Amino acid sequence: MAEKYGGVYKIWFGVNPWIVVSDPVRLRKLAYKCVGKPARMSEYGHVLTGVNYEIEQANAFVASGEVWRRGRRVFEASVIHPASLAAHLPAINRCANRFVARLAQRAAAATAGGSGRGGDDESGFDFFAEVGAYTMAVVGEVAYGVDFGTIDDGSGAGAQEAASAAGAAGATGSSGSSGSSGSSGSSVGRQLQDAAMTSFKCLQVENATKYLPLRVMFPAARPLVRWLASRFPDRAQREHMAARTQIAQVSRLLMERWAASKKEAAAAAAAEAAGAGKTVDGAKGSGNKAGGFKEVGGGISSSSFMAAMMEGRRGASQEERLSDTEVIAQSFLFVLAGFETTADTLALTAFLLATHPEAAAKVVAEVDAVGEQELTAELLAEGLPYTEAVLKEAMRLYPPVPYLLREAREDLDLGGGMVAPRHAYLVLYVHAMHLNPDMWPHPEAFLPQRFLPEGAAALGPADPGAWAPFGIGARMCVGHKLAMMVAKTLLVRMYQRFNVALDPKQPLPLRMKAGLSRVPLDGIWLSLSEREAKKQAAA
Ligand code: HEM
Repeated sequence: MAEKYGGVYKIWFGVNPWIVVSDPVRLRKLAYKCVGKPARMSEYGHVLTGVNYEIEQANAFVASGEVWRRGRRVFEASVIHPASLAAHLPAINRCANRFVARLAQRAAAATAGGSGRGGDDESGFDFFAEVGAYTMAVVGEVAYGVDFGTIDDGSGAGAQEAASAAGAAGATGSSGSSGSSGSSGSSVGRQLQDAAMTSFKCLQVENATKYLPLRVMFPAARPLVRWLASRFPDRAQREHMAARTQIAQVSRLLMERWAASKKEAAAAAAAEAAGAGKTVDGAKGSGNKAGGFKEVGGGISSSSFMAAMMEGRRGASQEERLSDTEVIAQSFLFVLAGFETTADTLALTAFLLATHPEAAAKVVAEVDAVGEQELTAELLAEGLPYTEAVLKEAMRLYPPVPYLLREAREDLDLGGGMVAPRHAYLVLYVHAMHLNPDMWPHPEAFLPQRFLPEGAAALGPADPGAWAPFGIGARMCVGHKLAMMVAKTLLVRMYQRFNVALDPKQPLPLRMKAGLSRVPLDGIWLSLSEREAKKQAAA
């Protein structure tokens, strides 16, 4: 497109003109200048009404002004600050270990010659469909502090979150798409996971309500279309609204439980303090649970994003205090923003490694050097330079979010006599920048060494800002550090344990599909075998 139409061009989406900018210099200038997202951006993906619409408008991805600032701040506190990031590591490691155990079942089934689940040829499987179970489990647990039960590793661990929460609204139907493995039964996490998957499904254009195109094509008729959708919902609309209502109800339930448990904990602490006063010297505090920490919230782990938001509301000033709507909105945004993007990155990284054995061998050598030691935040951030370079190169070639959206809040000079008028919608085409030959030598080639000191001079970008899979400027992805941590944790444990090969079932060349993120249309087909088994056979 950029080659054909130049660095700036206009496309029409219904009656709305969108200005596409793929020229790297202009793109970055605009991304730093514009903080606002198109006012009705979320309406390009769905038609929510009532409370669900209000919740959607409050999420930090689409909100502007104070609501965005408040939302952004709580995300930053939970997933940018090093101490909070490190607090999420136990959950990430737990999910990675369970997922690797599940992969081991795949490998065993393949070795046994297809006697595993499903009955047919088990040697290859769609890793993209499968790895969603891992990323959904991680974002679910980190965001809500409950087990989403997506990873069935045969140990039953996914079923922990007991049916005590069955009082929450009735379950919605599972979409059966990636992220769901049909593991545990009724649970808070399971309900959230089912509803999230249904919501994801309904956000795909092919599954969306028939009111969506009407809304996009005729913006002036939006109130009418919303009214029609609420009065005469079609199947997709009903399904999506039910899923979002489920998410809101379960979130409220968790928030209420958190508040009730806090009260209980405070009462217990007061009683204990009164009792302790009567005891002899130094016995005070002996009943203090786990070094001052008492699990509260009826299942929300205290390190979770939701618990952090609830805690932050106590004592916050009126302007800073998140409303219930905002807590619900940001928690679900966490899942929405982190699940598919990270799964996509992992799947395409595995594809590139399977098709570039020399790079795969370097990753294997690096992760083997890590051994069984605990994956600390420090090790993940600093100790895996080659694996990090591979991830960065994968995201350059296949950015899960290929473009950034902004709204011109004033007339913007685009240079060359072009002006984007106030309120114009801008599409900042990052993927084109990633493949621009003026920015990247051999832009189509997979060359992780671009991102290493030894390769940077010859293969690195002409400008370091030319790599932007996580966006640019004030609205840059707030989950980028977490996403890298989640991806690296799995790559370490997976490549330590398995030989990973591309399965012959993989259709080539790779075809990509635009959805919430840009994903492989036919999946990523891999086959796995245990490295240890191979070593033993050779011995
Ligand atoms: C590989 C994984 C991921 C990719 C490629 C990705 C990419 C992006 C991109 C391109 C944006 C828009 C940036 C812009 O407009 O300049 C964004 C925004 C955002 N992402 Fe991510 N993301 C990933 C994972 C995550 C995770 C795990 C979270 C969880 C916290 C997250 C939370 C967010 C939020 C809250 C925003 C909105 C930020 C704002 O508007 O202020 N993302 N992400």
